[in-house]
Amino acid sequence: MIICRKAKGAKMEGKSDITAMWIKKHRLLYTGATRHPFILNIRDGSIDISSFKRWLAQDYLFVRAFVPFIASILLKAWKESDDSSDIDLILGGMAALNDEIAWFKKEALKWGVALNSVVPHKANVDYCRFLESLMSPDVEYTLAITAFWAIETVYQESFAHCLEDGSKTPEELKETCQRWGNEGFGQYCRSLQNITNRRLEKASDDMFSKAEVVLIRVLEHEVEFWNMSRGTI
Ligand SMILES: Cc1ncc(CN)c(N)n1
Repeated sequence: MIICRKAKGAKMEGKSDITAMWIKKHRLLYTGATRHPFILNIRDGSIDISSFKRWLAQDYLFVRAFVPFIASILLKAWKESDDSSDIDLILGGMAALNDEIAWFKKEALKWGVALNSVVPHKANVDYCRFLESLMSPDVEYTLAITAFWAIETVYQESFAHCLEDGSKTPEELKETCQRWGNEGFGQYCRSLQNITNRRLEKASDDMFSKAEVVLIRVLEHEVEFWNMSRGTI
């Protein structure tokens, strides 16, 4: 079900929080992506380490594909954004990936995962293809930034859940959870959300509908990525 234009003017949280409204509307799928059994198993300490290693190897490949995706958003922001501070935020996100890739290599050594021989799983290939489709110069900044915000937010909400009071996350996995679950990353996601909301406020009906579909696709891909990590597909 695609949101109708009328809902865009409907009562919203804060000033004009379209993204929050979409999260509510797609609550089931959103919860599926941010409270997936893979994450719940980290949180309750029952995670199978082979699942964690599978996730680590596959996510390393995903993050490598994420670099050109963010580069393409930087280019779109430069051409299309009405606010030059967008570039600063996106550039910061891209720079952080350098550290993130180094972290994956260090973590892989720790867990005995050979990153140079990882074969991408179908769920990963499909997700990276989706990213690639958004890299096309024909795809508008509004759509790409919607995807970017949603992708980062799923990880933030998922891993932050593993650090909340009452969680039994194993000590050796806490660093992983901190990487995306920390407050600084949360603030970064909120800044991405603000840009997305600002763009959606000004979007045409057509763009608005397309952006909602992008959000749904991201959530579906994230669920598939967790399923793959658990070894259930
Ligand atoms: C699959 C996936 N989604 C999101 C992220 C966070 N950048 C990630 N590393 N991997």
